[in-house]
Amino acid sequence: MYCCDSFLLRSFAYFTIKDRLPQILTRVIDTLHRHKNEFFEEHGEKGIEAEKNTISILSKLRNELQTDKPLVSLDDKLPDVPLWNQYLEYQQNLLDGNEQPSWFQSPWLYVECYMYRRIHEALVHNPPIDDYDVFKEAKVQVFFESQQAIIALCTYLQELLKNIEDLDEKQLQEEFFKLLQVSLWGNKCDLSISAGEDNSQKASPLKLLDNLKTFILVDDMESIWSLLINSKKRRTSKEVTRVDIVLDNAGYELITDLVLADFLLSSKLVTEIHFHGKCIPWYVSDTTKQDFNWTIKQLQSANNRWMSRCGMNWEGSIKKGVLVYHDHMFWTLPHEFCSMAQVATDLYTELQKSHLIIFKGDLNYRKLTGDRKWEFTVPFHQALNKFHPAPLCSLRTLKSDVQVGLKPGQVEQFVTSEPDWMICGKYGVVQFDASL
Ligand SMILES: O=P(O)(O)OC[C@H]1O[C@](O)(CO)[C@@H](O)[C@@H]1O
Ligand SMILES: [Mn+2]
Repeated sequence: MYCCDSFLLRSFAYFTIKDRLPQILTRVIDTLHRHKNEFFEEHGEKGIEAEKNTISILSKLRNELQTDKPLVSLDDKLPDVPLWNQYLEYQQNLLDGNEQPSWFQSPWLYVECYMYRRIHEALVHNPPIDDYDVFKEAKVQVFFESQQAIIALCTYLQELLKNIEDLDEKQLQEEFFKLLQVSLWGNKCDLSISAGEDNSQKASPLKLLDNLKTFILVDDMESIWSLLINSKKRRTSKEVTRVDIVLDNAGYELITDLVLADFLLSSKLVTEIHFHGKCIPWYVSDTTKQDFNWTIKQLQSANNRWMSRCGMNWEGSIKKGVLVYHDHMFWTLPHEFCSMAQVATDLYTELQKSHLIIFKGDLNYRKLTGDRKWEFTVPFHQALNKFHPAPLCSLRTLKSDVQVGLKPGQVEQFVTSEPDWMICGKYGVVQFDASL
């Protein structure tokens, strides 16, 4: 765990809290303000009143943050409140009770999660706009800005599916590697790193793969392939092979995850895919159930035939129960994943049913590794700190300063020439841990 002293060294954390989080809050306030008329049309004066109250709570929140006020307990009726408040107490105890945890004097991971939860609390306190997603507009916008890349991907998938039955093992492996990498680089497109500004995918994703290969710092694709192909070969007709994907961002990244899922099902490498999304709006662009359903509907009704075919197929897989969407409040707590077995035993037990869990994105990587300042060469297995519900892998582009499992000397080449290599999203990992 790092705190006060090391905080100053972690300048990206400092920059995030000082600049990026207030910017995100300002955007949220602006979004509410711009939707005033909509609230009035839907709910009359009550809608306007709720909008005003929410804005005033959020302005106060921004002030608390900027003036490094103590973190306060949550006060709404959602089921995660006791866990959040216990976590605050735990942080207080770490400070020996002499000081109150505050915005700049607490672990970055905690404070950042806490801000998103406080934004949600502000809305929860203000029906009738309590289920309004303040990030929806930004998510919808990047979806449309990534149209060309989405069409390219849907077209590629539909062509591939035409003769998927005829592919030999080597060809199947090649296609798997391609779509795994597409899903990895899809993680460049998050909106929290750019404080909500456009970060969509514009170029054709498949053409870029060869050039991007050198930026994969850990490449465990072969091990993941072995696991999947062996389980396909061993499986009897009644058995299930289940892959879980812990989703990250909506928009283009979600499409890359759906395409990967469809390929895994259609090639019969797996028989079930389970997606895990967020219960509340989170880190600007993370996928909620509403985003998931909206995305499938958008595809179904798209003018492009390949897009609409993908949408239809995915809807069909959901109906058949081979594509399942779950959410759980644990994903929007500040806890690292090694505490899942105690804090969210039901979720841990669910994940134990999986043959492979794919964790998408940077925030999931931080929670997998406890967001500690590990030596780069520490094994991934060690950093997971006994979190092993099933074989797992991380598909993550680097957007924060934690990285494990590198070879000695591997990064020395960039450290001086590219001081921001860990936070710019240019590098990625496909990192696997099989041991239970
Ligand atoms: O969508 P992702 O890949 O989890 O990224 C979330 C971003 O938010 C951060 O937590 C910082 O705000 C980074 O770790 C990352 O830039
Ligand atoms: Mn995200």
